[in-house]
Amino acid sequence: MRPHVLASCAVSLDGFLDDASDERLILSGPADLDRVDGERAGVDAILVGAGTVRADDPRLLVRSAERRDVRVSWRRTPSPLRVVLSGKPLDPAARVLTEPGAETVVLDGSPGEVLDDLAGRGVVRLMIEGGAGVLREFLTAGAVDELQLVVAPVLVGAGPRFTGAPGVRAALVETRSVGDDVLLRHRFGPPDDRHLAEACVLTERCPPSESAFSVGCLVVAADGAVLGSGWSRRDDPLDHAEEGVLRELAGDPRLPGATLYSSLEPCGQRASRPDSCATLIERAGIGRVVYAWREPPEFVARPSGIAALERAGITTTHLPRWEPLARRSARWPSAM
Ligand SMILES: NC(=O)C1=CN([C@@H]2O[C@H](COP(=O)(O)OP(=O)(O)OC[C@H]3O[C@@H](n4cnc5c(N)ncnc54)[C@H](OP(=O)(O)O)[C@@H]3O)[C@@H](O)[C@H]2O)C=CC1
Ligand SMILES: Nc1c(N[C@@H]2O[C@H](COP(=O)(O)O)[C@@H](O)[C@H]2O)[nH]c(=O)[nH]c1=O
Repeated sequence: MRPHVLASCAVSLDGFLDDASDERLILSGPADLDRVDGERAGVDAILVGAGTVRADDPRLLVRSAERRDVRVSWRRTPSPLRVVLSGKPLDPAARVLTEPGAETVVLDGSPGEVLDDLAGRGVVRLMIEGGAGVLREFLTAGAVDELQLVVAPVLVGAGPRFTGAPGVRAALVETRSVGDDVLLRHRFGPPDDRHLAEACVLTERCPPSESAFSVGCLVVAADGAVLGSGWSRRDDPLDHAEEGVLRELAGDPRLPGATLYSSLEPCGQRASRPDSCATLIERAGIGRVVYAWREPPEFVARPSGIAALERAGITTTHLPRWEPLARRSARWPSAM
């Protein structure tokens, strides 16, 4: 299964990724560089093109020691795999090849071939950090799931521009100020894939547990508006992802007819609470559930959530394309 692809870059107010000088230009302010470091810490591989290696000589490592330690506690390498796309030999002194801290692979191929190669190396979440050519190539190939575009409050006038394929529409997921910069987060693809991938990425926010899965979920109204999102143990150590968000949305008139997206099949039975998530979903009037991963018989001998939902007349849709993303952070390593 191809990795989930996050493309990340910073642009000036006039749409440039760099200026025309040979000096390296960092557009992001300190708060955004720290945010990007957090995104790096959450992926399995970071990819750039040879042009970025030649222009910026990046190290592509997780800078924060604390974030590296968290990765190690998840039994991951301290920094993600570094991937450089290049058709020509790279300067052997390039820091991405010489600086210790992560492995580096150099690949040459179409976006589809590169993604298949990385999937074979166990990469489930890939971050593309540039540059102009590689971002355009992957956006044009329809190979980007999420774009994080940061706009820095500066005019540059000339240099490489951020460009993509003509006429492709994205769906806005979030806008946020990060220091003096503005983050625009968009997703590409059909609505079910966009919402389910977003739910799967929410698993990363769950407080760890040795005895329960980490699950993310999203509730989306019939008109496409995202009503709420949740993740396991968000408000209470016993909470399932669905419980938190449905409690928050109780009484919302848009719930009947809404769709719930969950990284994992909702539970059909509960030991620690009176009602299963399937019952709560039915009671809320939700008409459809889309999920990525069928619950394995690990914590419950015979998972029964999908059967319970279908008995209640709720349509269920399984999108196994997102199963690796749903599973990636679903179990604390010592619980495996
Ligand atoms: N503001 C920001 O967030 C960022 C800005 N930048 C800026 O972007 C600029 C660099 O962009 P650009 O010059 O377009 O270079 P890129 O980093 O996009 O690299 C392009 C090169 O990558 C190689 N390449 C691309 N696709 C493939 C492929 N499918 N298979 C094999 N090799 C491939 C080719 O290298 P080869 O020649 O070896 O064949 C190509 O010339 C710099 O100015 C940099 O500062 C970069 C990252 C982030
Ligand atoms: N200039 C720029 C970015 N540039 C990206 O960061 C890489 C350098 O990372 P490091 O090796 O850690 O110094 C660089 O090569 C490019 O991929 N990123 C951003 O979020 N904002 C920015 O303004």
